[in-house]
Amino acid sequence: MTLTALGTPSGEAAADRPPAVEVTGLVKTFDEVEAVRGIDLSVRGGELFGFLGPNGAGKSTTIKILCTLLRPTAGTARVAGFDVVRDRTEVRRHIGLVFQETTLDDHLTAEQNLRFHADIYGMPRAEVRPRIDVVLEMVGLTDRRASLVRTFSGGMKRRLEIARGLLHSPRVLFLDEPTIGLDPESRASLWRYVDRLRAEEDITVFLTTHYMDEAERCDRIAIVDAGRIGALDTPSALKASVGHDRVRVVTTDDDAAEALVRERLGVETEREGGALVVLTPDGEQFVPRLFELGLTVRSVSVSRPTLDDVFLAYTGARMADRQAAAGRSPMVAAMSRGGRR
Ligand SMILES: Nc1ncnc2c1ncn2[C@@H]1O[C@H](COP(=O)(O)OP(=O)(O)OP(=O)(O)O)[C@@H](O)[C@H]1O
Repeated sequence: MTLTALGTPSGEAAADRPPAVEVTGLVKTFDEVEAVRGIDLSVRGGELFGFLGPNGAGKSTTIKILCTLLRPTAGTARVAGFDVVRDRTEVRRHIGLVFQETTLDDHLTAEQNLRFHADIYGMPRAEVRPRIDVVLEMVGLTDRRASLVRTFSGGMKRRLEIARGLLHSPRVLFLDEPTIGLDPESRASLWRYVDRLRAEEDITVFLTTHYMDEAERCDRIAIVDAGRIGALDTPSALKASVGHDRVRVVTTDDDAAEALVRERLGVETEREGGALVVLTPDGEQFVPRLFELGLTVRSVSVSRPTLDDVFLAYTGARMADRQAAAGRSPMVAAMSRGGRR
C-alpha cells in the first residue's frame, strides 16, 4: 500500500474513511453561559467546510473543542478518527492550526520557525528537511527560507503560517479567519495556495470566515447561531433555501408588459422604481421567456440571493457585522497557554 505525504492510503475510497470531523450532541457550558447547545455535524475527508456565525454564536468554542483546547460539557467529537477527549495527543498530531493573528517568531528565519515547530511535534529528524522543502515550495517562500520573518509582509507571514500548519502533514487544517487584515492581493494569493494544497494533499479544511467570497468557496457551510446549527448545506442550496432569483425588467410600457407577463407566463409581478420585478426559482431560464413575449425590453437584470442573505435569514445579522468585531483570536491565547478548561 502506498502512502501519500499525509499517511493516507492513496487508493482508499473517501466513502470508506471515517469522517474528518464528526460531532455529536456537542454541548459546552461556561458557568451560566451555554456557548454550544447541541451541535451535530460531519465533515467528509477532503472537504472545505465553512463554519459561519455572528459574534458569540459558539464558533470559537466549538473549534477549541475540536482542537482539544477545551473539554466538552456533553457530547462527543472526533477529528481525523480520534476522540478529542480520550485521544488528545493523536488529535493534536493530526491537525494544523492557522489563526487570524501571527504566532511566528519574528526574530527567527522562516526555516528556523519551521524547525522549531518540527521539534515541538517530534517529527523524525530525517523527515524534517524534505518536508520543509515541500511546504516552503507550496507557499512560494523557498527563496526566502533564510530571511528573518520580521522582514516579511503580512501576506508572506500568513503563508509561512500555513506552511507551518502543514509541516507535520495534518489530516485536518483549521483556518480561523486566516485572511483577516490582509490586502486583497495577499488574500487572493493565500487562497491560491489553499486551492493548490487541496489539490495536492488529501486534506480537510475547516474554515471560519466573515468574508462572503471565502464562504462561497466552501463545499458546504454550517451556519451557527446561539450555540446551534441553523443550516448546513452547499452554498447554492443555502441560497436557494432563502428565496428566489429577482428578475428586474424595464420596458417601454410597464403596464402592458405587466399584464402580458401575468397572463401569458402566469407569474406574479411587483413594481419597483419604474421596473417590473418577477421572483422566480431560476432567473436565467426565465429571461428568454420574457423576450418571447415580444416586449420591448430596455434592460433586464437578474439577481440571486447571496450568502449574506442566507446569513441574515438564519441569524438576523449581516456577515459584514462580524468584520467590525474581528480581533485577536481567543485560540491564540489558549494555544500559547497550552491548556484547556
Ligand atoms: N471562557 C469562557 N468563559 C465564559 N464564557 C465564555 C467563554 N468563552 C466563550 N464564552 C461565551 O460563550 C459564547 C460563545 O462564544 P464563542 O467565542 O464561542 O463565540 P464565537 O461564535 O466564536 O464568537 P466570535 O465570532 O465573536 O469570536 C459567548 O456568549 C461567550 O461570551
